[in-house]
Formats: sequence, C-alpha cells, structure tokens
Amino acid sequence: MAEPTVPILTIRDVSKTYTAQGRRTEALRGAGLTVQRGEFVCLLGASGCGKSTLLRIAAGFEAPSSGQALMWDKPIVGPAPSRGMVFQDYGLFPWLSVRDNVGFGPKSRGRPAAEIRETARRYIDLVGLGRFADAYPHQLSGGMKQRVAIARVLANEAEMVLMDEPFGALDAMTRERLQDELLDLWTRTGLTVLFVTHAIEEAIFLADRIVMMSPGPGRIEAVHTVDLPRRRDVSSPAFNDLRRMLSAQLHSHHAPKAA
Ligand SMILES: Nc1ncnc2c1ncn2[C@@H]1O[C@H](COP(=O)(O)OP(=O)(O)OP(=O)(O)O)[C@@H](O)[C@H]1O
Repeated sequence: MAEPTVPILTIRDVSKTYTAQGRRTEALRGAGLTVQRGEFVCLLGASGCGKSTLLRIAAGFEAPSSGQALMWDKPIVGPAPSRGMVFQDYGLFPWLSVRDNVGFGPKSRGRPAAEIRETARRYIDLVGLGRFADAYPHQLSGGMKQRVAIARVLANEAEMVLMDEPFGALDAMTRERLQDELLDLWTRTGLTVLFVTHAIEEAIFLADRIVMMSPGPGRIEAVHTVDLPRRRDVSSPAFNDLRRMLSAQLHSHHAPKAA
C-alpha cells in the first residue's frame, strides 16, 4: 500500500482571537485544512471572514490562539523563505532596482555575488521582465511590479507561495493576464499556492480547490474541488453552474438571521 503523503501545509483546529483596544475579535474558529504539495488552493469569502488571518498564520506572521499550523508536519514558528508572501501592494523596496529586489533574499542569506546575479536573472526572465532588470519600481506598471514581487519570492526558494489578493489593485485586463501567467508559472515550477480572493470568478479560474469561508466568527464552511480542465472557459455552462452555487453560498452569509 502507498505511504500516505505528508501535506506541505496542515492547519489543525486553528482559532485566532485578536484583542485591540479592549475589544476581542474572533477572527478564526476551529479552522482545519490540509494542502498537498503542488496544489493551487484559493481562500474565498466576504470581507472579515478571516482569510488574511489564516494566510498570515500559514506564513508564520501570526501564531494561532489555539490549534496548530504545520509545514511538512513541523510547527510553523515564524516566517521562513520557504513560505513566500505576495501582497496586494507589492511590498517592493523602492530604492532597489528590479535585479536587486529579486536578488534580495539570496543576498541576505549570504550567497556569493555571481550566484545572486544568476538567480535574479533566471527569475526575472521567468516572469518576462528581462528588459527591465535595471529599472526601479516607480518606473513599472502595477502588473510589472506584481511580477517582480512573484520573482522575488521564487528567487528566495519558496516552496509555497502565499498570496493575499495579489491582483486586487490591478485593472481587469492586467488582472486576467497575470492570472494566466501565474497558472503558467505554477505549471512550470510545481509550486504550491495558497491564494486569498473575494472574487468568485478568480477562484474558479485558478484553483484546484476553493475553501469557502464565512464570517462572525471566521470559519471554513466548505471546500469545493474544481474539476474543470484548464485553461478554464469562464463562459462555459460548468463554470457558470459553479459560479452560481458559490455566489448563493457567499450571499447566504449576509442573509438576515431568522428570529
Ligand atoms: N491585527 C488585528 N487586530 C485586531 N483585529 C484584527 C486584526 N487583524 C484582523 N482583525 C479582525 O479579524 C477579522 C478577520 O480579519 P481578516 O483580515 O483575517 O479577514 P479577511 O477575510 O481577510 O478580510 P478582508 O477581505 O477585508 O481582508 C476582522 O474582523 C478584522 O477586523
């Protein structure tokens, strides 16, 4: 019999309560999820349902109030290069060129100069920005900045990329192009992606599995496997059926509670 595979990420009965200015917010209650290496998983839900909290716990930026977060079965105790985070606002260093932004991780890990240069070149080429290696972030469009942010995470030898609404600030056309590019990168590199969005269509277009979350307190309500072949046709009946089902589930979270 085949050995059971150890998941790259295990979230086991995780709860998180924040206390700020004397107010307690239960951001997450009893969340459980496993992600296998190479999976593309989207966390979907309305504002405030704990998506970013779950992602930050997976990144190691936050500790759970109770429960456990594990990578390869080992407790996540803080941020690590193997779990790279990509934010909506890019998080690039404005005073560094594209090359130096992408080379920042290997440099801070003390890699030799020639290796840093070669790693930066490889990942800048991978995201199609070879001609912009010497440019600075303010000279780039939003889509290009997000490509740099992705290249930077990859150059840091991330095994898992954690993305918090990475395309939320981009116009619709750039967003669609980057979704395609991300899927292409994911296929070529075998990365694991955990991707936060509140856009149903984006989740169906990208994910192997969609984790539907609900607010008050934040919980994992359901996990849906998306069985449609890629590249997914957003106008196909199967895509629309799934969109309708997820939309009904998302909107039910706002329905008035029965007295
Ligand atoms: N550092 C914090 N201190 C206090 N409360 C917080 C903190 N971070 C998040 N919260 C609260 O926890 C709840 C869940 O927030 P979280 O950002 O995880 O949700 P989200 O689903 O990602 O929302 P959004 O889509 O708006 O980003 C919210 O009520 C939020 O106000």
